[in-house]
Amino acid sequence: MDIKICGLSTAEAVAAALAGGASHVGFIFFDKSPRHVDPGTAGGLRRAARGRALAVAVAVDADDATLDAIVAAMEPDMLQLHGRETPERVAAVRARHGLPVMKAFSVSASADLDPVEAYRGIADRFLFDAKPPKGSALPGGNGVAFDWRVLAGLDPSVDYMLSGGLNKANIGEALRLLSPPGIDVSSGVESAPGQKDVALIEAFLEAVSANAG
Ligand SMILES: O=C(O)c1ccccc1N[C@@H]1O[C@H](COP(=O)(O)O)[C@@H](O)[C@H]1O
Repeated sequence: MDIKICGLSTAEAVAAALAGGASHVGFIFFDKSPRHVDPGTAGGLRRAARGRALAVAVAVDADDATLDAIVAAMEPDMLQLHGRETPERVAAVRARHGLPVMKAFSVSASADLDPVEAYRGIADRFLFDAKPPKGSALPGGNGVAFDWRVLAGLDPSVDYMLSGGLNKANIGEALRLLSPPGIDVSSGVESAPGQKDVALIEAFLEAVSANAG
């Protein structure tokens, strides 16, 4: 199972994620996020991950110029599109950058999975996150979970990461219920919004190991 620690902005947090066995490290490019990093900073941080974990650039409805700057400075292994990108936009981004794309969806009911079909064969992977709470400025990274049972009937050939409000206390239940191909955490390993906590990263990764099948 893949494990992504997202919203990293310090070398210490990247090191803790890598030491604990994370397969993916994520960097947020969204001005309104407390986890926002500039492409140059992410480029420096992601160096430690080369050959150890995949570096993921997370963007929200970004235009070509913005993605060009991120890709040039950070050299990500994967792009995560966390906005309202259409299948056509996902295909265009994938072709322009020659990188795999993970498309995020906000989920609260099984009907929210209906649009996934239109992206199959276009997006390389899916990320299922909770819907943002009313008034939130962030499309993700809100630390809220959704009812995971919504994913229980998903076609097993859909490759995805489970995200939204995961933490060391609830990850065992999530893994038992779904056995997801991947998991993604951000707020659950922070002491305050945007402040990654090395001890919480370690505790989360230990909880994953203890509960992985
Ligand atoms: O984390 C953010 O600030 C963010 C901003 C814009 C788009 C996506 C964002 N985060 C993504 O949401 C998941 C879930 O976060 P959480 O664990 O519920 O806090 C996170 O891992 C990112 O992929």
